[in-house]
Amino acid sequence: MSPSGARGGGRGETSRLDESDVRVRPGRGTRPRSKRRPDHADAEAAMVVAVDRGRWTCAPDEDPSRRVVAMRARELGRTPVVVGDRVDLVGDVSGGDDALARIVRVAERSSVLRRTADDTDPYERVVVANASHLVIVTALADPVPRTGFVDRALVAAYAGGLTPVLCLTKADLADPAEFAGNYAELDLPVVVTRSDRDPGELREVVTGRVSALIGHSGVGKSTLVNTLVPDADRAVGVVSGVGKGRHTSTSAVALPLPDHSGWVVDTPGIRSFGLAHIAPDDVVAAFGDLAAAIEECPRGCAHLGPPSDPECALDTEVAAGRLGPGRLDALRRVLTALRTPAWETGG
Ligand SMILES: Nc1nc2c(ncn2[C@@H]2O[C@H](COP(=O)(O)OP(=O)(O)OP(=O)(O)O)[C@@H](O)[C@H]2O)c(=O)[nH]1
Ligand SMILES: [Zn+2]
Repeated sequence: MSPSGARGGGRGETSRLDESDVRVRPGRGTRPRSKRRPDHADAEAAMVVAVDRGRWTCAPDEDPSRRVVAMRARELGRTPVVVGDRVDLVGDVSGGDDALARIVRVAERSSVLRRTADDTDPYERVVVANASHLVIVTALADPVPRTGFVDRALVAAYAGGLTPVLCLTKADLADPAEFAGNYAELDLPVVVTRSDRDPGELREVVTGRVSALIGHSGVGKSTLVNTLVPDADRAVGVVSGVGKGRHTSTSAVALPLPDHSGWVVDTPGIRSFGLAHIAPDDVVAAFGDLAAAIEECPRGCAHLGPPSDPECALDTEVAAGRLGPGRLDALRRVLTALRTPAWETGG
């Protein structure tokens, strides 16, 4: 399975909502330098690691241990700039206590993770950009694991261009086999952790890349983050904006793994995903072997099979022996998450 890549302006997307959408998918550093504004020829490339009340904390590529606080240049208008965004900085990039740089450019995003609209904010918004992996953290017990949350996270990952990984915590309390079995047919990588053992498998997953970690309260996500990033609390303190007080930790924050071996983006307070504008095709497209098959489906097919989608081509694939029935069942359960409100699934 390979993720389809994030797609801008997916079906049903309205212009009102695509303000922070993905545009194209260039690799890091592939942006032609000639496109820079001449007066920003000396701009410094950096990654946004935290956002707090109109201030963006950035880690320059040249020295990722440095922190530069920046504002958004006027010429960017209201262009959204979120954690994980690749930006160009000008101005005072010294990182001193009173230094304030300017973000003059935001690179096209390779992936987007959206959080859902809520009562205080009617719009779905991108909360993490450019993460290559989404680690879906679920406890095997206390609280009891639910497929609803995982399925919604999977949809968000597949549609946003992130590779999902299921991380099952508290393996000292329950056997992972049964819950993991729900996902066996989806080729979803699964790592199992328990707080009395080193999370070696998870460390391997997150090393060398930017990964977002998502999970409900109490599943042990903080325990994992603190193990992966031994000085996570200090790192969060460091990214608090200049003169702006401590980061309130209600939004995403990128934390550096030791020796700059990657970044984990913790997402406190982000526990549900914006799925409203995702089409079933966006999800199926993440499964390389099935993307071609659904071209035979009737228009508007939601790929759920009979009775709602009696002519879905995926059933033909099963009949022809090209697709295992278990794999189709698993995919359809995930697709059903698209139609289920978050409050019904705890997702
Ligand atoms: N038995 C067991 N308990 C664990 C494990 N990991 C974490 N816990 C406990 O589960 C509780 C929640 O852990 P946290 O790491 O705070 O969970 P969280 O997901 O960050 O939760 P919030 O801080 O509320 O977002 C704590 O009491 C931990 O000690 C584990 O592997 N096994
Ligand atoms: Zn179909």
